[in-house]
This record gives sequence, structure tokens and C-alpha cells, in this order.
Amino acid sequence: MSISASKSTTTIAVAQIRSTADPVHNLEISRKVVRKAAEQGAKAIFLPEASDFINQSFPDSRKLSLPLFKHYYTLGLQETAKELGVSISVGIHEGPDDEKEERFWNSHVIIGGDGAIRACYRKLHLYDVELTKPPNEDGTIPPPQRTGESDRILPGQKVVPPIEIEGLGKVGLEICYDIRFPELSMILTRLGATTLLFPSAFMVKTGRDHWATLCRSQAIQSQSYVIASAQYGAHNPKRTSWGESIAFDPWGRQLGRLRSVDDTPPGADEGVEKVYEEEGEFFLVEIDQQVVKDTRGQIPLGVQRRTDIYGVVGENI
Ligand SMILES: O=C(O)CNC(=O)[C@H](CS)NC(=O)CCC(=O)C(=O)O
Repeated sequence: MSISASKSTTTIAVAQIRSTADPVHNLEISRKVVRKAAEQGAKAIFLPEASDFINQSFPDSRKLSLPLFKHYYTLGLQETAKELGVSISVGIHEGPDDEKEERFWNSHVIIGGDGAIRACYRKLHLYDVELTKPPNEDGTIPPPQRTGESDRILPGQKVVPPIEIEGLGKVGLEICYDIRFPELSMILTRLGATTLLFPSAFMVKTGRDHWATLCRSQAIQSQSYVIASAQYGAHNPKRTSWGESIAFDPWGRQLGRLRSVDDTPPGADEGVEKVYEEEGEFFLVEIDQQVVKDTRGQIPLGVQRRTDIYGVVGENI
């Protein structure tokens, strides 16, 4: 009997960057991270939501949000993927061809090792929230922090069936705020996903209180790997993201984690003048389909659902 020397796990890289308003800069940083991760053996690299730009200006954002076939940032990453023969998952802004439409999509694309776009998911759940702030010292209450993602983003209209990434099995595509709607993870798992992807740009307040717990709970409940790559730090004077790119296995074991804003010494991360010094970071993770099988074998949630009582979530998809 011969013993196979082939590796049963696949190495991937979970990245963290701080996108600015400038897609040229963001492509350069993203490429550096992808190249470095590939050199260290990663076969797939996971970049955050909105890696192409994070911007304060609405008209500028629309101009940069082009259809994929003429999207500067995505085309650039496609070249790099092909050159290195690695897959890339990345969040970008994608626009409709109709220039009269002022809004655009918040999309998650998968680029294959041949440079082709393999899938494109458009964010279903949009972040329209009002977060309260603590009272001022004089006891007055500051106005809430309102974010209206749907003011500028078109809501996606479909669940993208999980797709195979070489060596990784099937991955389910989600984005950031989607993580609060476990229905989507359940549907993707039922459709065959063994890894759930959450390119993200969480806010600081909710990042601190909810982010890592949401990621871990999705892994345990769906019995899938969770890969959550995050935007980190000050993008401009008005916008800071929490960071903390993180990954869990289907048992809920943490496989790696990068810094959050809270991990950064006070003052070290202040001011947008430092934005251009950021090089991006990543950690490597081994994905092993056997861990999915073992976890699902020990705790067989998939066959224990009382669908006779409460139905199948997303049955008509
Ligand atoms: O499109 C861009 O430019 C960047 N996108 C984002 O920052 C998105 C939409 S505003 N952020 C979130 O969904 C935060 C979710 C969050 O923080 C929570 O669920 O608590």
C-alpha cells in the first residue's frame, strides 16, 4: 500500500488593510499582501469589504464604482491572481452600466487562480442604523451616529450558491452586516458551503461589543469555517473601522486574529496623514475538510432540524 504524500489541508491567508479614498494606493497595498501571502504558501487570499476604496464623497464613489469588466481595482487584482495562480476573495464597489443610477452595489467577488471572476455576490442586508452615544460631561445627550448604507448602496437581490475554490471546498459569500442575519449562513450551509466568508468593515462600537462573538457563533452554528477579513483603522477624519480580522474552525476554535483599534497604543493610529504608511497584514490558516466532517459527524445538526415544525429557511431559493 502506498502512502500518499499529498497534503490534506489547504493554506489560506486572512488579510487586513486600511483602504483610503485612492484605489491606486489600495491596489498597491492589496497586491503587496497577496504577493507576500502567496510567497508564504497561501493558495487563496481573503481581503476585506470595500478594499477598492473607503471614501467620504458620494459622487466620487459612484464614479469609481464601475461594472467589473472596467473596474480598475478588480482588474488589477485579477492580473495578480493569474500571475501567482492564487484565488482571491475581496469586497469592492460595483456600479450598474446605467449612469443615471446614482447608487451602486457593495459586492464580494471571487477571483480564480486563472484571473477570471468566479462569482459576484451583492450585499443583501444594508447597514441602516442609528447608534446612540454616551452622554456628554455636561449631561447633554449627543445626537446618535447614523449610517444609512442604503442612501448610496443598491440592495442585492439574490443569494449566490456556494462555489468551489480549489483545495478549499465550497465557500459561501456574505458581507459584513450580513453576519447579523444567520438565515443567510444557514441557507449557504444547506446549499453545501463548508466555509463562510465575511469580508467586513465593522464600526468601532459594534466591533468592540459584537464582532468576534458573531464570527465565532456563526462557525459553531453552521459547523463551517468562518473567514472574516476586516478593514482596520482611520480611513479619513470621519471613518474608522474596528479591524480584528479573525478566523474560526467549524468547532469554534480561533485560528488567528489581527489587531483591533483597541489593541493599538493610543496615539499610534491617530490622524489620516499616517494612512499611506500602512502596508497591510495577514495571517495564515490551514483549512481541513476533515474538521468539517468530524464536527458535523459528532453533532449532527444537519439531520436534526425540526423542519416538520418550522419549515426550511430559504426553501424557495
Ligand atoms: O461601502 C463602504 O465604503 C464600506 N462599507 C461599510 O463600512 C459597511 C456599510 S456602512 N459597514 C458595515 O456594514 C458595518 C456593520 C457593523 O458595523 C455592524 O453590523 O455593527
